[in-house]
Amino acid sequence: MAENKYKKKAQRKQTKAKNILLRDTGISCVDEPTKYVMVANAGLVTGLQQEQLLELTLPYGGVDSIIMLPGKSYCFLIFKDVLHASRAYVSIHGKIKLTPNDSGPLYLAYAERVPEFSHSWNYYQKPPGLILLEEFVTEDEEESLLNCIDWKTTDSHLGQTLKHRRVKHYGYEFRYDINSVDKDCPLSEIIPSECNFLLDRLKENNANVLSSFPTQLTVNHYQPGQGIPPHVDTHSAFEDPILSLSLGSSIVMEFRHQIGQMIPVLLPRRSLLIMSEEARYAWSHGITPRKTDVIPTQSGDLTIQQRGERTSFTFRCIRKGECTCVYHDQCDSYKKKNSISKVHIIDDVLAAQLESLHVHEVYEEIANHFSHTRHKPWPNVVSFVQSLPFGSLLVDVGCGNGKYFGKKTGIFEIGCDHSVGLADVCRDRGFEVFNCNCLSLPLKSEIAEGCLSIAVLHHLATKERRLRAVEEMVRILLPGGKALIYVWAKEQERYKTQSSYLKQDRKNRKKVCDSELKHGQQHSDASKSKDTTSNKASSQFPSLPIHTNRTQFQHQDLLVPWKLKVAGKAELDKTTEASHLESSQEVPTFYRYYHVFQEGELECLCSSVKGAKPIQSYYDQGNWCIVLEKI
Ligand SMILES: O=C(O)CCC(=O)C(=O)O
Ligand SMILES: [Fe+2]
Repeated sequence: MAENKYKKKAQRKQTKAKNILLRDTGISCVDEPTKYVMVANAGLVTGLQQEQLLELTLPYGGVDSIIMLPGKSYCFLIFKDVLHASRAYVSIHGKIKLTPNDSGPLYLAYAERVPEFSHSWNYYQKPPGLILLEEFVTEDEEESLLNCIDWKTTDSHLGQTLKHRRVKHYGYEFRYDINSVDKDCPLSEIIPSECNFLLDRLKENNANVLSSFPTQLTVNHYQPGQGIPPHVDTHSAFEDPILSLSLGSSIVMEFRHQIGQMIPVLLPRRSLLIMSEEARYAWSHGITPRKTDVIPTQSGDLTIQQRGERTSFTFRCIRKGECTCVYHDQCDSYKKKNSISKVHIIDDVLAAQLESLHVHEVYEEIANHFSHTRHKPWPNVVSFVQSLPFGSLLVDVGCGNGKYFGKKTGIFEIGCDHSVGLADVCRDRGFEVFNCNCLSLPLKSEIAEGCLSIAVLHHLATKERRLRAVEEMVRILLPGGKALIYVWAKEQERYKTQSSYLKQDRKNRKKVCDSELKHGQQHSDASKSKDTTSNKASSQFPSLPIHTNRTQFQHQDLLVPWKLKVAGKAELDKTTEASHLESSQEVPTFYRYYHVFQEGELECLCSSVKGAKPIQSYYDQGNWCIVLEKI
């Protein structure tokens, strides 16, 4: 009986994951074994480290590669053949936990293929423009370079023991608080003379990539377990190329392209990495903080290598003037030049893309965490529900985790939401829900006495689409039926009182300030949330401003960060694309699109809806609200 229950649960979880995979990538899962195995509940978003998975699967043999996708809760194992794949599947699926104290066992499924852009663990492939010169320095030179760094002296701005590593700058300081260098303020310490061999050595290696000696050197010292967040070195600060010498120990550096490709590159001890052109401008590079790396063996299998202490010397030439590269998505010079004249004219197709990427996908990723933060129903919404006559049908359009269900007995309630994850939460709580887009409700006309639209319209990217969503609700209402609509207000301060959204900020800021003072850090809270992100999503809509949470809105159309908290994870995998700012690396951040409404805008929108009249409008909980009655 109990075993049956577990089997059913495994099947349910597997089906859910298969649907998500199909929706995300167009890849179907199949019943017949294949050599591609999806691991449903283990991915970068759940804090998975690939070594954990490799360690678990090594006993079954034949693992060719592991594919981790940024921002996903699943990953793939590619086996040498179907036999090895099925051996691992049969032993692991629904039975084995990743680590003994993990909440549940792993759920696996055979996939027809893996996503095309993922060539993980192909050490022979490199981003275009990346050159690796092995044995670039001798062991004696390595020793003399390591000894020439005096960690005690520094005349730079910040304490140099960053959270993830120790850093020292020569020539100019790279300031992590502004993500740039102060070109007018050279440091007194110039690049040590021990580095003078660099230009000649490059020539000897037929790599004449520098026309003059670098003007800036950053020395990074990493203990095993430390890393550097994925980043593109600021275009306006440094010329092309950027050189990095690995000393003391080898390491795997991960290169990411905005469309999702990740290429791990093994940097052997005493090698020189040259990042030029596309690799310098368009690919981010980073080192995941962990104590081991997964590397290929001579025979082509994968193995785990312990990390040692590594010191890198990154040589760069300070740029004079602005960057003129063609990699605009990552170029701060280009963005600066174009931001003033950017007007948001957005058509329906673009709006749909924006909503898909910055609303639908995000809610899917954050569904569980989001649901945990949404318990308290707003009293005025509950009153509306309770005012419905006995026997009414209530449709909650965008019902989220269903927090307005069950507030009144004797009415029928159905809900819909775009998010599969949130609808699942509702179903687990016993509510009747289905998935759909609020622009086209799969319901007959004139069936409902009541309709809710709480925090939905502000996720639609044009006025026409917001109007269409209201018209859909009006369509399903019976004559005399009422719809209650809440949208986020641009004005978070009314009648001299602040919304709880802003009030919370004061508490948070106080906490942040206190803890920062304690740790002697200089990053401000606002700087943590600044628009320095190079994540896949925001770069597709580079002109949308990123809102700083719990501050007044500066714009009407914006991206609002959601910092994902993964329950029970002490150490999250830091490979999620993020900014170069050390302090913003704690958790994966997702960006939700919002159109925040100005006073009067909701009334104006609803006044153009045929067949309904506004009967009440008010401000509540930082939202503009309206009650419409179907005529
Ligand atoms: O440690 C390395 O090799 C890279 C350092 C780096 O990317 C940086 O300081 O910007
Ligand atoms: Fe860098």
